[in-house]
Amino acid sequence: MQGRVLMIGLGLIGGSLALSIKKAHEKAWVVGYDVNEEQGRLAKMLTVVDELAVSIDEEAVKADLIIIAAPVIETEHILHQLLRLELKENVIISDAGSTKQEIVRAGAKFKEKNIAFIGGHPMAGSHKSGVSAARPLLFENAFYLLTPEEHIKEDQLDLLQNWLSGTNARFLVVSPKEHDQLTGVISHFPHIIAASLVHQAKRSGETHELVARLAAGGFRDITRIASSNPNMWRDILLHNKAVLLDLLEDWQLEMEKVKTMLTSASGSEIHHYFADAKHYRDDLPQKQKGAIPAFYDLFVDVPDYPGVISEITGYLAKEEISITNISIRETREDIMGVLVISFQTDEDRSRAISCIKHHTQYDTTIGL
Ligand SMILES: NC(=O)c1ccc[n+]([C@@H]2O[C@H](COP(=O)([O-])OP(=O)(O)OC[C@H]3O[C@@H](n4cnc5c(N)ncnc54)[C@H](O)[C@@H]3O)[C@@H](O)[C@H]2O)c1
Ligand SMILES: O=C(O)C(=O)C[C@]1(C(=O)O)C=C[C@@H](O)C=C1
Repeated sequence: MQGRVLMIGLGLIGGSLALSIKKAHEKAWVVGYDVNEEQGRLAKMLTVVDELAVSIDEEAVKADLIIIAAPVIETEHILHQLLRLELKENVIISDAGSTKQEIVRAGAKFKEKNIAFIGGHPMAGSHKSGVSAARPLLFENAFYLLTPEEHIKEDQLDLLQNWLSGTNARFLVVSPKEHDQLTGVISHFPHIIAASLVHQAKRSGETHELVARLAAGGFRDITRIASSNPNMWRDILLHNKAVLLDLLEDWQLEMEKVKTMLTSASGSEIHHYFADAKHYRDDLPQKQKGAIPAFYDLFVDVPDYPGVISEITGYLAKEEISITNISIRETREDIMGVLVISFQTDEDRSRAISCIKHHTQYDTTIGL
């Protein structure tokens, strides 16, 4: 595809979308805008965008595709700003926000101007923010939810999907209401729970000094998302308030159920509670992002000696296998450790398994 793309908001998501568009459409010219000048400069330096816009107004009127990847309340304001401009007749406008009802309501006014606004939400991400965390394949195999209104024509929807083809995501059309209910359950509410678990541990930590030191394994896994950007989550909660209040009531009932179960100390009931959850969780699709996992993890059992990380990364680098993260978890102090290596694709992880098998005797296990 050819044309000018304006990416508004050059953080994790805007940066990743810009990279995927540049990768798939060599003839496209991607112009970026971010209120935070430093993010803009960094995006240009990392060649995430071809050019920086001085203002939204100046660039939007020339754009063939405009994507807004700012926090959701900012996204509403930007849509109002775009509504005042004389945009190109065939421009497609979309966004990447985590909520859809309020955004689609703001975007509905484009209908009167005969301009296509199609709400969008790539269902993958990270607790990291900023353009330095952006990756062209962040959305590979993830669902990309689209919420076109009825007046949007098939060819306008196709055009947007063509622009976004480099994400390698799987497009799914849902209504804005359905979107906010689904993401409320599987994304927004879990972020509240993760933050509340951290608050609980923090309170305990005030009286038990060991809490923070012992917080490892399970606690770190379940609270990773509590490290996400607070601005982004403030806006999401404000937008999806009604759904989240309902879910909170459900959750309180669920906790009441757990309380009764624990009070009556019924072993078999407790077993069933965990067994049912395990069964459902284990059956969730594994290979698709946006479900579980967000990254492709590989666990390598290694002797805990200095230099083991560089040994493994050396083998991977030799075979040009890129990794997104690496860390070591100690299991038995000074004897064995588990190296946790994250990859961006399943294919990279499979190549890494063969590479490590070829060069070492270390056991590898796939992270579920
Ligand atoms: N982080 C995730 O996992 C994830 C996944 C899918 C969708 N989203 C959604 O994508 C959007 C962006 O999230 P992110 O993770 O990239 O956040 P981010 O913090 O990494 O980036 C957001 C960027 O938007 C910029 N910005 C804020 N207001 C702006 C404005 N008025 N004009 C121009 N730029 C502005 C900020 O300076 C920042 O650089 C949000 O709506 C979020 O809900 C996030
Ligand atoms: O993996 C993470 O850190 C995320 O929180 C990503 C996540 C999610 O909840 O799954 C967060 C918000 C987005 O709207 C979509 C994806």
